[in-house]
Amino acid sequence: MKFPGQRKSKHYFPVMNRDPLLAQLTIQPAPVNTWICGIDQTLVDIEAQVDEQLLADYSLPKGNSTVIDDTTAQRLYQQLQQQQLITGEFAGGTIGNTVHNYSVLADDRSVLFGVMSKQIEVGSYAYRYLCHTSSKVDLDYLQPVNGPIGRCFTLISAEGERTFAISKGSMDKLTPDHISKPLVQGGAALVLTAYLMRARKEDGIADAAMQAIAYAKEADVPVVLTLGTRFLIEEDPKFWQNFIREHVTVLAMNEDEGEALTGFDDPLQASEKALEWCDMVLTTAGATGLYTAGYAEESEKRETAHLLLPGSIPEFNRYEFSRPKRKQDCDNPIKVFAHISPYMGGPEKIRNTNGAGDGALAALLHDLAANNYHKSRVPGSIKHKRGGLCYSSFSQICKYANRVAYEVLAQNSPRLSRGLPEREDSLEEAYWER
Ligand SMILES: Nc1ncnc2c1ncn2[C@@H]1O[C@H](COP(=O)(O)OP(=O)(O)OP(=O)(O)O)[C@@H](O)[C@H]1O
Ligand SMILES: O=c1[nH]cnc2c1ncn2[C@@H]1O[C@H](CO)[C@@H](O)[C@H]1O
Repeated sequence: MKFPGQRKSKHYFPVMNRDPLLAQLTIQPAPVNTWICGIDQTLVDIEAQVDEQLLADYSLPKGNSTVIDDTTAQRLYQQLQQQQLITGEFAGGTIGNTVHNYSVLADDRSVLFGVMSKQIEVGSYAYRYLCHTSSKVDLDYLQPVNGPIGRCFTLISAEGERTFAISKGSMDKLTPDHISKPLVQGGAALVLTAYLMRARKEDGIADAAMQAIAYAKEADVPVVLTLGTRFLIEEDPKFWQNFIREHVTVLAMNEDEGEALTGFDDPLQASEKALEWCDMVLTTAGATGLYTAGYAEESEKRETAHLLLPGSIPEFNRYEFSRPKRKQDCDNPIKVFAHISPYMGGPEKIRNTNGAGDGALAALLHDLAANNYHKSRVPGSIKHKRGGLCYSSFSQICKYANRVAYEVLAQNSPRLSRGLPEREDSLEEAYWER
């Protein structure tokens, strides 16, 4: 497990700093394995640059993720190929991206539940998916299926907005018996997407997700949900509010999904509203940056050294140096909020923002898993005296999530091809000290 984010050396995990001679006198704790689990619809992204007319021709609402039938998929693929509009093919899926990015950042294990074609030819989509997934993502538990994995036509409009058309193949065929109870219950978190719930009942993946949630809740493993697209939430906000209230510890959304869920277009108000149903919220807001929101114990709150920010909740970031805690673990819970503007104002040129939100969530998951790791290695640490959901403060998590989102934007792919630099070699190293 690597340390989440850049820090001054005093903040590094103390667990490696053992004197080689003194170490002989102490009993070394057994190595701790830390991992997170995710469930996804196995998808390859086929990215293409398109105009408005193409979206209209295929009745694809801009910004949405629409499931299309095989004939339409065939027609769309042919048109994209003939007009030479395809710019890249990547492994995708919102949770696939998230666990891959987690494994790259943490340099540690994640487990992905989903399907994989039984027969794989070199060059096929299934082959590409496997090739483009970090070797630290454990794919041993994928359920073998007879058909192809899914394809996600990722259609980028001139201004960078992405619209998804999903040709689902066998991506929804995951069944509950392929969810490993010990893996889910031993994990630091279970991460899911709202997309799973739109699968047809007879296809299995929604039931598999519910089974995994039941295992996680039984063992008190945090359930992390990312909302996917506002269109899905708009269809039935009440359903999602109840779903979050019943099952979710940490919610990740963008400002549009936040509005669909809560009715507030202001990301801060949406985050506050969502705290009625869950313990922590990550709300990304494109060029406005991102917010974290959650609970801290009144007696442990820590005041920020940063400028107090104006907003719908005045000076909302006052206690952003506090560490997130589940509401139920606080005697006197207070709500805490933090915000950060895009790292270095964002990359100079953004081709599209696909996957930036997934990157931000991977950073949060890394911080959460690092807390588990640290707790097992240094149980006596003052950090763990009164519990806590994450290793770092709301403010540090904002910085880290933001930094990772920048990297996804700069790399032009929803999946990181490398971790963050060990040292920021630009003057922005100061960013981590601010
Ligand atoms: N135009 C931009 N300029 C600078 N930074 C940006 C821009 N768009 C996104 N970002 C960064 O990326 C983060 C996530 O972006 P965004 O809110 O677009 O995620 P998203 O809509 O969830 O994306 P996706 O669903 O494609 O993963 C933002 O919080 C911000 O840090
Ligand atoms: O229905 C879906 N299920 C799972 N993932 C999806 C779906 N639609 C789009 N994406 C995925 O979202 C990622 C960006 O966040 C893309 O990589 C795309 O593959």
